[in-house]
Amino acid sequence: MHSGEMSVFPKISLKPEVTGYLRNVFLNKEVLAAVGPQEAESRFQKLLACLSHPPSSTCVRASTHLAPLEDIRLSLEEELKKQKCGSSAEEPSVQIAPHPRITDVLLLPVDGPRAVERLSSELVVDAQCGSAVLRGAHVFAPGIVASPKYMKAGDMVSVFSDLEGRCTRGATRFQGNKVFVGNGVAEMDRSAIFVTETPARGVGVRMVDPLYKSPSFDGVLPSMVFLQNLPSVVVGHVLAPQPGERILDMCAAPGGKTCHIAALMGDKGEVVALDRIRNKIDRIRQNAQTLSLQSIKAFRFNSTQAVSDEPTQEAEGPPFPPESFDRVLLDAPCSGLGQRPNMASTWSLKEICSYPPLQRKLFQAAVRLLKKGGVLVYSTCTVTLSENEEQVAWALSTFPCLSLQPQEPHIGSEGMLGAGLSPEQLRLLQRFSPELSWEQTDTAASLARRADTDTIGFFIAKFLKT
Ligand SMILES: C[S@@+](CC[C@H](N)C(=O)[O-])C[C@H]1O[C@@H](n2cnc3c(N)ncnc32)[C@H](O)[C@@H]1O
Repeated sequence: MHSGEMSVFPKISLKPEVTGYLRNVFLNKEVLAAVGPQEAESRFQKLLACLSHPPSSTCVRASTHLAPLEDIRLSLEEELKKQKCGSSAEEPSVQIAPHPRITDVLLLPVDGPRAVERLSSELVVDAQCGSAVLRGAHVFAPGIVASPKYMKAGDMVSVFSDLEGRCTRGATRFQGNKVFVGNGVAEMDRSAIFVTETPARGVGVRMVDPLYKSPSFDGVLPSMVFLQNLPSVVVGHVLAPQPGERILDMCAAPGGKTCHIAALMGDKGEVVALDRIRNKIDRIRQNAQTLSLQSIKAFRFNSTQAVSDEPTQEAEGPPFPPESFDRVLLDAPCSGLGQRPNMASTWSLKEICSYPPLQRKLFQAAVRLLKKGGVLVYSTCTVTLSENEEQVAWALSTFPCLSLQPQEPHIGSEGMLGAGLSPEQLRLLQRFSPELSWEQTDTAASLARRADTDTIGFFIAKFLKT
């Protein structure tokens, strides 16, 4: 990718109070003392720029509990070739590379931004759908908010993402803040999308000329590959569950990490998955079934209350007595500010600041549920200090039984300055910081190198309870 092309989209749009807050985080005293005001400001601006763009590679986790990685890689290549047969242009086949260090990861380059011409017919999708399209998805009908008045199946349309959620559902045009994400062919008439009693389902527009091209994984080898951001796969390896152990995943839905944990254990042992939201529990069960994993037990439960000193009647479900688990994963609910691409967030500062207290309640339960000698992994997909390094500092001072542990693999950067942690402690943390490599003109960098650095923003800490 060329540096000139890096910023096709404007920087992420946030409420001014949120931008101000984040700026104070990235230009905090410790950072300023270490790198100076110019570098700190530059990192912050790069963060805002890279968040609105998709990462330059796609990561899939392969079901190496079912087949060898190379077999899965070859099958995937075959499947993606078939996808190509439908498209007109003679293109080279997709390059799929195993990750050099992570034994169950396959990487695919994203081709973009590409030069795509806009058409006069405009279709508008909501921001969530727009982000999915930028990561290789087709447009699903529920994401469509506006379409040309006389749109028929088979028509070519230009697809735009409605950044601020301002477009009225069922509109025929939209003049507000939108960005172009590529061209596609409508699979449905307009009436099938908006004039129906039951909401339309399935693919509404098949993307044929997306701004960022990456294979669509919808329905592709569902038992063999699972789309997952690289840092999320790293979490499973850092937790390092062993066959036969009893593991707790406290905030588990939709179960990406739960399934990875069970797979790493060769499906031997028990993985208890909790989530507060009932219909999300079905997603965990579906994913476990698709990936042929039997060792996962999913329950709807508020994990802040998952520990109980009273002996319970129910043998296997929550709440659990203290010291019930060999390892605990707390993939905490968070402000999600590391997600990419994210062009606009309407969140208030109050919403963002509501997470640390909840994370601490969950953390307290996690520590109690963990056996002595057990491992606790805490992770978030956000970039604030208050949800990451400051939580680690709080945990270390609140629970003398906890000590920070080295992580394997460690491919992100170290923890960020600003929470009073020592250099040794920061080195034990893993922060994926896409802003640190953003706009490098290094077009020749290998796929793996780009995949390791051009990620979503993410944070991982590993503790041992003694
Ligand atoms: C970051 S997501 C988890 C993603 C998941 N670990 C994965 O890899 O697929 C956080 C989850 O925490 C759940 N959650 C929030 N508060 C909770 C609570 N008090 N108890 C249990 N789950 C909670 C949310 O419903 C959400 O599904």
